[in-house]
Amino acid sequence: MDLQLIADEIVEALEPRLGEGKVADYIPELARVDPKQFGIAITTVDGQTFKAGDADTSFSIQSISKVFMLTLALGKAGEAIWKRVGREPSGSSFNSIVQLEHEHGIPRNPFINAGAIVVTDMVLAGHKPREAIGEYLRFMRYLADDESLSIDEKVAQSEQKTGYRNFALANFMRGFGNLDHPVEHTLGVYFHQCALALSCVQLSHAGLFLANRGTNPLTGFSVVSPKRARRINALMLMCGHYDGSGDFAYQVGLPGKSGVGGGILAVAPGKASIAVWSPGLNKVGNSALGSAALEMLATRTGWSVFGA
Ligand SMILES: NC(=O)CC[C@H](N)C(=O)O
Repeated sequence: MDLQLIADEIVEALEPRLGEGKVADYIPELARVDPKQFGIAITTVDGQTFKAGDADTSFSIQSISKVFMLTLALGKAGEAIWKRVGREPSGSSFNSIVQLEHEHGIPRNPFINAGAIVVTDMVLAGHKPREAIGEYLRFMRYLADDESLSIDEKVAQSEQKTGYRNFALANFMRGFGNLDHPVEHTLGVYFHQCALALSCVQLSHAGLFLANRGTNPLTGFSVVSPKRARRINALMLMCGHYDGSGDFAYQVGLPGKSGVGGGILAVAPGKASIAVWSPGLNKVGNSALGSAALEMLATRTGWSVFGA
């Protein structure tokens, strides 16, 4: 299978559609990004990277960071984290507050904002916010095997100033006793984790351990056990695209996690880690062209967790 040809053909097919969707404008810094960009990087478990389009351009990973913070929290607190956050799809938008009241401040899953904020609160335990951000950045550099990764402070500040809904979610959960730290501290870390800037190539490297039974084949580092990698993939499949998760499973058939920066990380277990990026979002906040690209990739490669 010629993955370079497939990547090139996807870029070519999407060229006329560049600019489709709507850039996330509730975070002012993200509203400034040129929507007419698309990149794809496929890194296989044997260590080869195939890329096309704007695959080396950095973008804000936003909610894709929730996968990596979950990995850190599981390493720190193990299965005890499930006392504070569920593992069920939400069927609601990523920043919804409605279920939280019925479910007494326990978010449905770690990939909606409320759940991710709780996960960040767990990673913060025993640290100052600055230290937790440092731990996250070190972890990401280790995963991607790239010391140049950095957090875009402007994006973090932009969200800090305008993240009213996240403040509402965090305060609500603190009211239910499901947040251990001051809201400003937990959200300070959360906004910084979201503001990490990565290219498709770097993101496909960082996610590769999930495609390779928990070990990054580029470095040989064992990140998590095979069982944990499988479980993180299960959560990505069920919850990684919010209320678009069912549709993503139907169209693409791979575990994936999206972010409002327009990136998507998809995992083809035993085969590859795939990162796509295009800033325009569909109605549920997932990259419009990114989703289309992964659908084409799944069709062309036959990669699907549901059978070829
Ligand atoms: N879906 C997303 O990427 C949301 C992340 C964003 N930082 C927010 O909290 O609103």
